[in-house]
Amino acid sequence: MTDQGDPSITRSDPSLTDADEVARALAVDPATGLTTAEVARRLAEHGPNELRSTRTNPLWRRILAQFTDPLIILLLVAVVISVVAWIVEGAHGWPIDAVVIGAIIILNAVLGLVQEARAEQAVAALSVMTRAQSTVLRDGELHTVASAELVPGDILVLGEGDQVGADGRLLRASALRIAEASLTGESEAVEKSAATLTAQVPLGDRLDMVYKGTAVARGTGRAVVTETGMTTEMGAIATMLDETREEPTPLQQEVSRIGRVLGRVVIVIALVVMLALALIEGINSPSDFVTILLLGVSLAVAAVPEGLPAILSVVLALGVQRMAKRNAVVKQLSSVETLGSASVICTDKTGTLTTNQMTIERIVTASGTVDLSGAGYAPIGRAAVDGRPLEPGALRTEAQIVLGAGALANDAQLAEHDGVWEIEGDPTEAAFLVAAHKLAGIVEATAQYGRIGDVPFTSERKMMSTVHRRADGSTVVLSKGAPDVLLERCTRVRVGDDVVPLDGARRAAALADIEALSQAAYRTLGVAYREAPEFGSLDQGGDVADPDESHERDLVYAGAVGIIDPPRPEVPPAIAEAHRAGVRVIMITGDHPATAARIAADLGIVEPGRATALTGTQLDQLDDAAFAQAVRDISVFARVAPEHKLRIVDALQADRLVVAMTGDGVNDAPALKSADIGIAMGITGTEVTKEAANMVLADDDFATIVEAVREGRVIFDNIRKFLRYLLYSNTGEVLTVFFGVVFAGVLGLSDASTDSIVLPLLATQILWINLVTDSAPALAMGVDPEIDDVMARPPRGLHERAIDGRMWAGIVTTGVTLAVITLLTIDVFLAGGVIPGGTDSVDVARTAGFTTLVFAQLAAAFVARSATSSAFHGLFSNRWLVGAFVLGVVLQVLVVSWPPLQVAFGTASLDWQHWVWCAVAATAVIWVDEIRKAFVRASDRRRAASGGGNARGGGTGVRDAGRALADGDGPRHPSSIA
Ligand SMILES: Nc1ncnc2c1ncn2[C@@H]1O[C@H](COP(=O)(O)OP(=O)(O)OP(=O)(O)O)[C@@H](O)[C@H]1O
Repeated sequence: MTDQGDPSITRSDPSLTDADEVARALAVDPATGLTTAEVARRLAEHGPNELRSTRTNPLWRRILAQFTDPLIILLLVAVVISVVAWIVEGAHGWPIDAVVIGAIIILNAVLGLVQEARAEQAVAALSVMTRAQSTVLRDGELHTVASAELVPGDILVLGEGDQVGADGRLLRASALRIAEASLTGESEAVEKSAATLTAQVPLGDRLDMVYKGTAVARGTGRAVVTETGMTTEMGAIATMLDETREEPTPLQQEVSRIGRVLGRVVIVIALVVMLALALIEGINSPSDFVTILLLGVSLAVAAVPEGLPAILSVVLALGVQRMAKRNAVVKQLSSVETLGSASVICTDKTGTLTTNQMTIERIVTASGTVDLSGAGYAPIGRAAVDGRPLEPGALRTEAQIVLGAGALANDAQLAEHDGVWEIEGDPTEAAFLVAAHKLAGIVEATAQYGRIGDVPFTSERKMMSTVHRRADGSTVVLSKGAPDVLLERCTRVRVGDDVVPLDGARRAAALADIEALSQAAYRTLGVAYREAPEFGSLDQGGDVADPDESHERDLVYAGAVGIIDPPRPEVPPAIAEAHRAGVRVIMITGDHPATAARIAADLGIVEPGRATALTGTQLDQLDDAAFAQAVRDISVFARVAPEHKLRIVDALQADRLVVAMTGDGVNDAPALKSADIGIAMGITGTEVTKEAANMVLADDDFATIVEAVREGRVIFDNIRKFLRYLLYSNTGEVLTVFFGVVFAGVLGLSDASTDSIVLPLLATQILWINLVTDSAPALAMGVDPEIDDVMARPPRGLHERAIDGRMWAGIVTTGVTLAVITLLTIDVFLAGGVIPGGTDSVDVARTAGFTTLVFAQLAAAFVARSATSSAFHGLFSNRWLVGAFVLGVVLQVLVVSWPPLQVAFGTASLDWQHWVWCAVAATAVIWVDEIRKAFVRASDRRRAASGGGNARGGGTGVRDAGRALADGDGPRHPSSIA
């Protein structure tokens, strides 16, 4: 055997091989794992642990894809026809139109490619941020590494909620249950064991193996990695999963739908224009035909916003990047849209609304209350009774037991590094360690207790126990947990040095103490114990090895602690902001109802003094109708188990609400999947919840969710802005040509020298506007800052159209204005027509019209930034837009004045009077729209005054619901909760 291991082990069946044998064959010591150097070597040899299911898209294919748009194909065909016509006519000079249009198409393709690459880069960067992680043993230490870096021979350390990163042979398993549905379809989690199998069995029955892509539902274990990447069982079926392909978002679908509709409309318009031209002018030569054809096709290209999907993905991707910088890592582009329309946020309390910095401040036992001073994790503080400091060692026995047992029934660690006290593990547990260290004698007393077993904590059980053997060989069960839950397992209570029965009065007194602690916003935990001779060593009469829930009985209640977990300071303003935005906030916590209600009131989730919390037990008693009503009325749910979250999501969604739901534990995953936006905690969350979520909160902070909702709304607003802008421009161009040709006679747009009508725009000019000058402002609008106060309005319905009636009104108004000023400009400078007196040539007049149109469109970019606010509001707040405006003007000056471009685009030089006219005429777009917006605002004010469409409805609605509930009025209040 070399030190790289025996590769044949991966070919033989590791499930039939002894675990140590497998580890030996893979040349790894299960006690220390591989060395870093060896990992690097194996990674180079085996490649990353990834499923390469997606084919890479070669450049040529991506380039080709830029030309697959039907309109671009149409344009290419037209170019070919014009070249043919040019040849037929004797191939004099250059086929200028064909060359120019060809160049524009290529430029457009390049821009498309660049945008696509940017969007892809952003998405790829995200997938790096959200990639799965695994815990491994390397160099004798535990490390968290990207699962993609696992290699054969790695020792995987598995815990509840972990994703299994690679295939492996179990070395040990403790109550390990693995959910293998993704691999075998089996919905029940499978109980695993390290015992070697004796016969070959199907995948689902290989209990001594774990497989990539499955998840730890419960328990812990260690496994030696046998296969990675495509050679895993998941790799074998990976061709079936094309996981990275993204569904188009609802908005992207709507945009393609709009594109299709516009395409049809404009083809009709183009045909009418072409027919009108052919009839009025007649087709006397191939070049006449080509001119008409190119114009028709250009019109079609101009009207359909074919650049839109590309801009859309760039804007979504940039938005997602911006959100990631603010700690909200969104996994799919579509979630950005959904976030913007969230109408309810269901949030955990601990760590999300609070800082998760737990400090025990109070110990309440049968003999009274002890207060403990000190903050943070530094074990510095003193005990006091009724405000009088206690002498060291004078602490009552019960209080000593509470802290001592709490510190023993504990998986956390407290250590000092460079003068700073740090904790490892659950902060609730660490609080016991800190408190025990503050007082003399407790830590010393716990030293003689050796731990021999445990019954782990789960959110469902809300308690945990450990079994210890003392120096004298006696054994004891120590339990800590939610006091109300713990008391149900207690039959006796510690009073001073005595143990007395826990009769009705004593139980009531204990519960009252807990209630009082909870109402003071303390998180409460009880501590209990029992002598447990059944665990004694065999010669002492013990007969049990592994503890389970049945041993958590007949306990002696020692007392409870009040833990302060301060609210995050940024949360109350975030909740107020959510309410202002019509977003309801619901707290769902495992904590005590009184604690939950008090903190909810402190944070502003419900009105102070009116907070009511419903517990999981109460929820269980409600039928579906009462449950639905309760979820409508109540915003604080306490002592709930993860399955209640799922039921709450379903009830809210049945009311057509868009639900965001947070979670951290493995059992939260179904609720996160079911919610419209599942949000996993980045710090405390398990891999399984992160996998199930649409968004991961890097800082676990509630305020980040509200920030993400705002960002989602801003992004959606920006998408509407450039949709508006592109549709303004396109409508303007189409109407210009349509009116210009169809009403040429009325408008008198004719060339006196040849007696033919003057085309208001040439085909190349249309393409120039559409594919060159339009793109930059549209892109700039995608990163526009918040112009309208997006949090002042209620959430948008998930299926609400991006383009509503009001937007269409704006599109028609602006489109018509653009066409009118363009045609007017041509008319002014041309002899004859409606406005007589012009003296310019056709080329000059048309160039002036073209320039007016371009300037007016650039101005329209500012108009398009808001549905209601003035174009002058925040005029310079987007430097990209200002830059795009300047660029547009410069490009237009070039195309009008630079001789080579004059030839290409059929323009002629303008004098200063022309330029002034164009600039002034262009501003008409702004004035007309300012008038329209004034009407819109006035109508909004009227509607608000008459009580409809109040943007603050959601916020007050939540409060009203709370008030109605507290007042107990009306039929909306389910009687079973009262
Ligand atoms: N490590 C622990 N050991 C024993 N009991 C615990 C432990 N952690 C929490 N508890 C008890 O279980 C209860 C529920 O805890 P759980 O973790 O399910 O929810 P939570 O942390 O209170 O709230 P949230 O659901 O908002 O995160 C707590 O109120 C506490 O009384």
